[in-house]
Amino acid sequence: MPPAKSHDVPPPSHWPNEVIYLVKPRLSPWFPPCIIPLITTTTTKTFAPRPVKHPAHVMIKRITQGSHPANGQSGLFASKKIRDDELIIPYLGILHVTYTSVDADEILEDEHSSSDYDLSLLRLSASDLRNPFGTCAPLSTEKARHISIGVDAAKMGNAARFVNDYRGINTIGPNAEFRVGNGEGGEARMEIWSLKGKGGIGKGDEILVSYGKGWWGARKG
Ligand SMILES: C[S@@+](CC[C@H](N)C(=O)[O-])C[C@H]1O[C@@H](n2cnc3c(N)ncnc32)[C@H](O)[C@@H]1O
Repeated sequence: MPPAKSHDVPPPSHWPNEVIYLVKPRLSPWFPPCIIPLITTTTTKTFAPRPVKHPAHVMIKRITQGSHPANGQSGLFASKKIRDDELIIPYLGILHVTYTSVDADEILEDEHSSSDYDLSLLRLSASDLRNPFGTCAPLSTEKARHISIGVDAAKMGNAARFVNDYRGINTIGPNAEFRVGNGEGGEARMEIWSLKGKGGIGKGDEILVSYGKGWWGARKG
């Protein structure tokens, strides 16, 4: 696979060449400008994320244990002790919008619909007063539509994209979780935090979250 050409900066060790390494989230080329004010806390309502360095307390590692359900893939590990209830790393990727019709349950599929690296950042029901559908979203206004904003790290992202789910790995459950937060530039983002009240994550331990039953349910054969 040829190396990706547009890394933001040289990637950390064990980064796959074909994935673009980001230090800031990017907007999909089809991201409607009218939705940007919903994902930023800045008074100017602009999307102006600041760069995020690879945190020194995490590393990407290839998994080579036959008993690990993601054997042959990679995972995210603590390279130093991580404190209880600490921001581990923001989850960077491409921000995109998916629309679902209210009546027909029709999802307008896009390249992110089947991604295993796509997280939901914000959902606006069709009746939400903040939902700008019909005034600016780039689709027919015949039907009201729910809007979902997602962050997909399949083709571009940072080390957070390597976090695995605890199922089949750690019988005592996850040691980290996804939370919604804001970057220094005011942009809404997903973040990975160590769980509160669990004593932190030891050096060398794999960082594991729960993707949720819905994630696995949608992927059952
Ligand atoms: C967000 S990626 C995680 C990083 C991935 N291991 C890699 O190397 O790119 C999600 C994918 O990791 C794998 N995965 C994560 N947790 C798993 C688990 N508990 N059991 C089996 N596969 C898992 C699945 O292939 C899933 O589609």
